[in-house]
Amino acid sequence: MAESGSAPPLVTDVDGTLTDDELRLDPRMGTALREWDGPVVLATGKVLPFPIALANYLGIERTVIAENGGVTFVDATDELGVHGDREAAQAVADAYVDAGYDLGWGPADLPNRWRETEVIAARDQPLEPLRDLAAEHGLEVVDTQYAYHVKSPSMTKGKGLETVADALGYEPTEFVAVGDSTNDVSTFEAAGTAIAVANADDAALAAADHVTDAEFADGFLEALDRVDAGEW
Ligand SMILES: O=C(O)COP(=O)(O)O
Ligand SMILES: [Mg+2]
Repeated sequence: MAESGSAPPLVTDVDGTLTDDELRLDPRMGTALREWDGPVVLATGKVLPFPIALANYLGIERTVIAENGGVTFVDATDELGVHGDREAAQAVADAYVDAGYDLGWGPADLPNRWRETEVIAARDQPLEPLRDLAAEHGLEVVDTQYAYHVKSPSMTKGKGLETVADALGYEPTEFVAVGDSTNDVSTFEAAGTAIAVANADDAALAAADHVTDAEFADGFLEALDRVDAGEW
């Protein structure tokens, strides 16, 4: 790893980047992220409790972008940002259910239980009616490869990076970003160096400066090594 203080700040996606294809966290991630000699930001579509818990258990600072930029938290400054509300997305979800569809998560609906600025539907549910209803409410549906996110286009991980970078005393362009999907494109655009893991979707591949040879967590570790070596 890099010499003391010599690594650039890192912003990384979680699902599909630090995990395998079944969303199991790669056991090497704790060591890799703890040893990264610069700030680490977890940026995910998941609700805030997920990256906060992940950072706790990995033993890294809890500096996170959740809900695709809807919610941010910076450990060093204790700054919590909630950059929108759930009202419009909930109206879309209610209309979707009224039309006879289902969000697809079962009665407990855990994926939405703590969600503050979006609502998500399972990817085995019909997409077109969800997109139509979202458009009627001025919202978009983002397919992360893991869920359909009904959200305001104004909340993105890239916007979240601006908030978090500012609190940490960095420019977004000083960051190296790693990710795998459409919801990482805004981070890739905001960061100075954008790296897609090999399993990334077409949008992420097109927006990346570099693409790893390896997929999933192997690709993430490859990205760290190549940045550390000064190759990227
Ligand atoms: O929550 C999702 O749908 C995807 O999560 P991710 O942004 O960590 O890949
Ligand atoms: Mg992802």
